[in-house]
Amino acid sequence: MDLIVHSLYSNKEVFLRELVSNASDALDKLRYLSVTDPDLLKDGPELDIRIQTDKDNGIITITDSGIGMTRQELVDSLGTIASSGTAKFLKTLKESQEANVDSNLIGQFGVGFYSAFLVSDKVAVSTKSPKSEKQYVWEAEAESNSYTIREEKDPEKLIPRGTRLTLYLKRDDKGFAHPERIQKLLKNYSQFVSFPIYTWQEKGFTKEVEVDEDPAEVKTGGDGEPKKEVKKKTKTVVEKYWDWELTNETQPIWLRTPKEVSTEEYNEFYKKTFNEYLDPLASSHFTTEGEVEFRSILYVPATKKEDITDRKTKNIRLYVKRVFISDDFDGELFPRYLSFVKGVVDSNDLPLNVSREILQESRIVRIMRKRLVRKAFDMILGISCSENRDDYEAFWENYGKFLKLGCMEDKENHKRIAPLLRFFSSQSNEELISLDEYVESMKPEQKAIYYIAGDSLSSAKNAPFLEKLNEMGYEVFTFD
Ligand SMILES: Nc1ncnc2c1ncn2[C@@H]1O[C@H](COP(=O)(O)OP(=O)(O)OP(=O)(O)O)[C@@H](O)[C@H]1O
Repeated sequence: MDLIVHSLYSNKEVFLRELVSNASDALDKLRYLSVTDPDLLKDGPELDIRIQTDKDNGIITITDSGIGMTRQELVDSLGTIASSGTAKFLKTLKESQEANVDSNLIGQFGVGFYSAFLVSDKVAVSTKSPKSEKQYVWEAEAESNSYTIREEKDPEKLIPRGTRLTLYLKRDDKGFAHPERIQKLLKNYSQFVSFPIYTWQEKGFTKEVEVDEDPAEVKTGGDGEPKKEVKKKTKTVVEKYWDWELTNETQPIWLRTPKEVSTEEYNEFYKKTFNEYLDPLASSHFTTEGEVEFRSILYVPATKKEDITDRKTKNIRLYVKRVFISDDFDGELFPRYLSFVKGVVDSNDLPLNVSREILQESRIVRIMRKRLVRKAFDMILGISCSENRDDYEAFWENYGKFLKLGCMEDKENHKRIAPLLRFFSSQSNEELISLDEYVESMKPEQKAIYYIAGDSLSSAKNAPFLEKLNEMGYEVFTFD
C-alpha cells in the first residue's frame, strides 16, 4: 500500500479511472452472461454507473448495476493483492523502475481497486451478486492491514444487483467530493466507457414568480381617461434541485464515422483501452460490409514487444453487436507474427455466445482474419511511407523480427510482406533499406548473380528477395 501511495502520489486522481473501469468490467461481464441467461437481469434491466458525492462530509459513492460479487468472490478478489490489478501494477512498477522509466508515466498503468486508498481513509464495498440471496460489505482502512466482511442488513442500503463503493476521503483529498470536480475527471478519464455514467449534480431552472402587487397606471384607449389598474409584477428566480446527469458519451468510437474522429481521440482511446502511455505509431479505422460485416480500429504500438512466442497477449478486444465478448481470441483473429497489433473488432455476424471452437471453425472468422491482416499490412505500409524515416526505423527495430517470422509462416502474403522488409546493407552505409532500394543500388552484374553464403540462402527471409529478382526478369539460381 505504501508503495502504491508513494509512487502515485502526484497522480492520485487515477483512482476514479480505475474504479470506473472495474465497474465497467462488471457490467460487461453481466451483459455477456445475460445473453445466455436473461434471468440475471431480472433484478433490474438498467446497466449503468452512478456516482454521488457528498462534499460536506467528503464521501464519494460509485454504484454499478453489474455482476457484483458473492462472499467468496469478495474474499478472492479484494482479499488478496496478489490476484488483483494492483499486483500487476506493482510488477510493472518494479520493471519500469529497473528500466528507469519516468515516474510520471506510472500513473498511466492499470492500478486496480487498491488505488481507492490513494484518496481514502476507509473504503466500503457493498455488493450483491445475482448468484447470491445476500448482500455483503467488505470494509478496510488505509492504515490497517486487515479487512472485515459482513452481511448488509440495513434495508435502506440494499441494492438490487451490483456493487456500491463508498470512499471516505482523507482530509486533504475531500476536494474530490465536489460534483464539478468528479464530472471534470470523468470527462477526461472515462469518455470511452460504453455504459452510461451518471453523476449527481445540482441543477437550476429559471421561473417567473409573482412579487408584491403594485398598482400601475395603464392608459386605456378611447375616452382618454386614465384608469387605475392593478398589474401583477413578476421576477425571474432560479430554482435549485439535484438530479442525475449523463456525463459520458456512450457511442463506441468505432461506430462513429472515421472522418468525424480526430487523431487525438483515436490515440486517447488506445491509451485508455490498452493501458498504454505512448501514442501508437499508426492506427486504422475501417468498416467492412457485404459478405461479412464488422468494424474495427487497429493500432501499431510504439512500445516494444519482446516475446515473439507469447500468444496470450489480450491485444484484440472482440465485441459482437457492441457486447464485449473477450480479449482472449487474438490467436484466432490474427496470425502469431502480427500479435503485436492491438485493437477492437466488433462483428454483427457472430453469435453472442461465441467460443474459441466456433471461431476456429467459422468461415466468417476466416474472412475477417484475412481482412484484418490486410488492414494491418496497409497500416504498416503507411508508416513506411511516412516522410520521417525514423518512424519506420523505430517500427522495424520493435517489430522487424515479427515480419521476418511472417515470411516464414505466411507464404500467401509474401508479396505484401516483402515491401515491408528492411535490411542492413554495406552498400548503403549500413543504413536500413528496403528490397527495392537494395536492388536499385546493385550493379547490373551483381543483379545477375546473387550469391548468399551459408545457410542464409535457404533462410526464408531471402525468399522474397529472390522472388523480387525473378519478377524483374533475372533468372535466379541458388547454391547450397
Ligand atoms: N465493481 C466491481 N464489481 C464486481 N467485481 C469487482 C468490481 N471491482 C473489482 N471487482 C473484482 O475485484 C477484482 C480485482 O480488481 P482490480 O481492479 O484490483 O483488478 P482487475 O480489475 O482484475 O485488474 P485491472 O485493474 O488491471 O483490470 C476484479 O478482477 C473483479 O473480480
